Amino acid sequence: MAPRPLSREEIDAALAELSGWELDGDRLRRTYSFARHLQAAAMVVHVARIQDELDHHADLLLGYNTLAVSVNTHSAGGKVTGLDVELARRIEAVAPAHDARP
Ligand SMILES: C[C@H](O)[C@H](O)[C@H]1CNC2=NC(N)=NC(=O)C2=N1
Repeated sequence: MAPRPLSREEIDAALAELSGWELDGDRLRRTYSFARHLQAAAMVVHVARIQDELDHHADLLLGYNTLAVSVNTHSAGGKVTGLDVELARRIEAVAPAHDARP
C-alpha cells in the first residue's frame, strides 16, 4: 500500500523536531556544511547506506563542503510522507558523527 501524504500540521509537527529542515513545496530539505569536502562526501556514503536500509531515497547534492538533501515520496505522488520524516531523522542522527555544521 502506498504511504499516506502527511497533512501540513503533521509536517509542521515533525519539522519542529528536525532542526535545520524545511518544507520547500512538497519536499523536505536540509543543507549540511562541513569544514572539508571529504567529510561531505563521506556523509553521502553513510546516507546512501541508510537509504538502502530504509528502501527510501533522497536526492543528494554534493557541493563544495556542503551536502544538500531533498526528499519526498514518489509512490505518494511526490508528497511528503512519514517515510521522508523517518529518513530525515535517521540522517540527523548521523550528522554529528560527520562533524556537520548547523
Ligand atoms: C521498489 C522500491 O521500494 C521503491 O521504488 C522505493 C525506493 N525508494 C523510494 N524513494 C523515495 N523517495 N520514494 C519512493 O517512493 C521510493 N520507493
